[in-house]
Amino acid sequence: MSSGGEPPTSQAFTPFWIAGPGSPTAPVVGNPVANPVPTSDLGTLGAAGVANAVPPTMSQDITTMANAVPHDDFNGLPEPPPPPPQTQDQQPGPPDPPTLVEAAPPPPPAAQEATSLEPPQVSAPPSAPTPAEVVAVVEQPGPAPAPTCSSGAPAKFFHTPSAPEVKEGVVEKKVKVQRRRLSPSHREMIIDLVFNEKKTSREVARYMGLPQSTVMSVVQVFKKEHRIHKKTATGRKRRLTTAQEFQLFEMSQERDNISVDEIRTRFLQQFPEFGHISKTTIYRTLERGKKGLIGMDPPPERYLEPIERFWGFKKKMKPKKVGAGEQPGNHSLLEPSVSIMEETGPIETGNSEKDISRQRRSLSIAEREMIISLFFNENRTIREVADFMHLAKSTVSSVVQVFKKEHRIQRKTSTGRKKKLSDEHEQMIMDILSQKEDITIEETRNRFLSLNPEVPNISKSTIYRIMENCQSKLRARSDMEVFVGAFVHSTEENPIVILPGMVMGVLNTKIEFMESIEELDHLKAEYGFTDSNIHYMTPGQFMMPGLVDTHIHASQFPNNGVAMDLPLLEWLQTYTFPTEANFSDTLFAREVYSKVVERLLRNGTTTAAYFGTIHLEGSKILADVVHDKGQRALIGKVNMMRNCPEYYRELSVQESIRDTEEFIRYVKTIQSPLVHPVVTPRFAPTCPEDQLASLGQLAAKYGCHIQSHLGETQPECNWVKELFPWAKSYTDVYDSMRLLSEKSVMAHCIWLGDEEIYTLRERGVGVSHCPNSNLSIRSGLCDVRRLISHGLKVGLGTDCSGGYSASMLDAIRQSLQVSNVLALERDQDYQRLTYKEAFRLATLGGAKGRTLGVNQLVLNMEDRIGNFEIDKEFDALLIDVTAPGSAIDIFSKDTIEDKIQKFIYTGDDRNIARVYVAGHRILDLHNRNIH
Ligand SMILES: O=c1[nH]c(=O)c2nc[nH]c2[nH]1
Repeated sequence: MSSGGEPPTSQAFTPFWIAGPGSPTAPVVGNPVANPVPTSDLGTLGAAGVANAVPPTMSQDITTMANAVPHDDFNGLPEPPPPPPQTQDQQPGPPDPPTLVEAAPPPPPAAQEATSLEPPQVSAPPSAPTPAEVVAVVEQPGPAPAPTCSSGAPAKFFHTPSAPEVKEGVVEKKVKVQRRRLSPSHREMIIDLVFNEKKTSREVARYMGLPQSTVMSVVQVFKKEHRIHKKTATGRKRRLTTAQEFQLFEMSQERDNISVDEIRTRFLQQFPEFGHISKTTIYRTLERGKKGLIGMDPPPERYLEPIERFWGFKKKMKPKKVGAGEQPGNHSLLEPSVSIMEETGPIETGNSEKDISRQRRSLSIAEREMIISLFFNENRTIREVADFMHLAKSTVSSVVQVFKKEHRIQRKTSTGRKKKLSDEHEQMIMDILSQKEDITIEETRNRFLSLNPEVPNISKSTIYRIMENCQSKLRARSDMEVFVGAFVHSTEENPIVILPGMVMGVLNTKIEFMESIEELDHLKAEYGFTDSNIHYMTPGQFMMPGLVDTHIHASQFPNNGVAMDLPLLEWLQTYTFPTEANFSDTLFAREVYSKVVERLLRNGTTTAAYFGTIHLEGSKILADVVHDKGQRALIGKVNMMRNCPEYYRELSVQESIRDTEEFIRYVKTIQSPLVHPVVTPRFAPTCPEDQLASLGQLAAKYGCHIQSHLGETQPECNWVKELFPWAKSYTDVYDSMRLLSEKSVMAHCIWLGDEEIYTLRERGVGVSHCPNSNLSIRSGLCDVRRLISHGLKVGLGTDCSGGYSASMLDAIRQSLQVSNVLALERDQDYQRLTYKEAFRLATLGGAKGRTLGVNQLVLNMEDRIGNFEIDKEFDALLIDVTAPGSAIDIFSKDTIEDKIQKFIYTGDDRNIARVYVAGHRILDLHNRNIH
């Protein structure tokens, strides 16, 4: 890449609209700018391309462009009509939306091969819409990749592709019956095989001759119960008893305007022994109360972590020894009602067995869990529990007995058995467990036994029990990171909220609490952290959410800062496609992708939506690099097969879909909660209908995000009209191909009509505003105010290398400058963007639309990231405006808001002291290391 000197001017090569047909020259790996590709293939832009592609000269300045932006506004106008339904019977209309297994007729030559130097053929006459060839997206035989659940845990634990999730209803009932009829040894065996031997439920089912649904049901019940007695399930040190939680909730219900402080005071009066309770705990409890969750422990993700780790090391199935007389698949069956009554302790006279059993069965799960929790965890008597819950003692007793029975199955040491281990031994096991992150139970046992030859044996259940007991302490004390100082973030209501003098706790990946500094002692007492866990920010430091780049071409990074002299369509053919073609070289791909990801992280981009190239292997490398470096990202393998050079295009729809599906599966096998595939048709001009439709299907099949370009330049929009004459608009092309959903991100969206904006809003599509690129290659001035006020989700993108900076701070600034220019052109009422709004666009994203109800992040991740709400993932930047050698000058009179504003306008990576993604510190300025 030419790094110095002027970028070549348009005289340095023959622009495609002058060039005649000729044979394309394969690109040389190296400098595409220095070796602009001969433009024979560029002729494929065709008549429309040529007619419309005359590059705007510099005289087509910002003013004219600004004027060209449609002024129409919904404000004051009636609501635009809803977009007509996506019908196939519309004339003219798009090709039939394909079905997953449909083998459609082959595409017309025009759609299939629009690659010659002839002007592009329109895909179908309006009267006869062309049935697109659709590549059937057929279920692949063989093992499907393990899908992950939101916590990152393998979802196969809950459901496997071959065995649909057990649904409530008839099937569920049957499964329950079957589960109840299993003998304890059966259940124990299932639990052992699944949790200790790491078998899949399918393997266990086959081995034991049981339906898979039964096995899954037993496992789920085990997990549920697991949750019951693990008060420490979220790794949080939870000190409230269920009864206390109820008390808190009831207090909050007494009056409408009761304050949290008052609740706290009254609570502490009632439970003086409690000592401290933080506001976060009270809020959290009230939330649980509102959701009816009191009595149910929180999800067991964190508790289950050590168990789930086992999934990573699948061993070969080895038949388990069965006891004498026991045959796998031929176990004695137990009648549940009989066993329950046999085991039931003192039962009130007057209650028939049937009544008790009926009463027990009619209890909700929450009630049963509450009984268990009160009895086992809080050591209440049966009578106390019965009184407290207004139930018959016999009912409580029955529930306890059933629990004990099942309990015994899984944890032999738990109920009143003589404790075999000394406290020193327990401590030793805790130490072993805490020494290694991914230690297995088996390994722990072996280490323990080798250190203590005098102990004959120790069961895995005992180790589980010790592990669960010590887990919260271990986590709270060693893992919690606490920050004290100023925080700034955005909310739906306020583009910037500044919170000085706060304390924030981060546990594992998430924000655990955020409270005023006065609460520090309470919080220390509650969570058990010490000063060594605390980072005290200096007056020059503050914490902000990580930046979200909603549109960046990782593969164009070598061109960053060069080749800005041509408008989009010519720029693509002359500089961009040749550069991207180089990514067939995997070494080159790794070199570039490592650099770009590091550059982004240093600049505070914690989440990015990347375009790779058409190359499968190269795109996999991008996913690997992002994963290794710990960034949160969407990764797209680019799809394009026409109107691009022969040396850089996919050869057929089949190939395109096959490779993309393989790519999606690959990214999913990484099993990272941070890295996800995104289906990436480059843009309509390079993708025929059949390809677009198949990609829409693929995205639906895998629930993927989708990203593309839309309405970036006027010549491009005119060209799309010619290529898709049946479509009502550019947006309609994507909409007809099922490419618009709340998981879609469309970059640019400068030249859109009101109807198109309306469609995007209806579909919940996010817009990536890329101001640097829009100015640098002179595509137009995007009126973000118009998009936001019409309810679109908008975020910012660097769009490297159409934009010359990979920094989101630059994107913020350029968005403000574009808005200023628009304001100069518009009437006085025009509301330009404020720096606060631009900050929000770069972190949380903006959407004013009440249709969406909430402020939604463009990448559809608003429930996880974007600001510092409790329980969101901790993606954050520690900013230091006084960092040595930085470009910011701070004066004694500067307020915290001044410091924030100065950082936004004049800061850079030197001020980004630390970068956190999902709670992990992945960059630390002190050693300039990406971790
Ligand atoms: O800014 C852009 N960069 C690209 O690579 C691209 N491809 C299609 N449209 C595009 N716009």
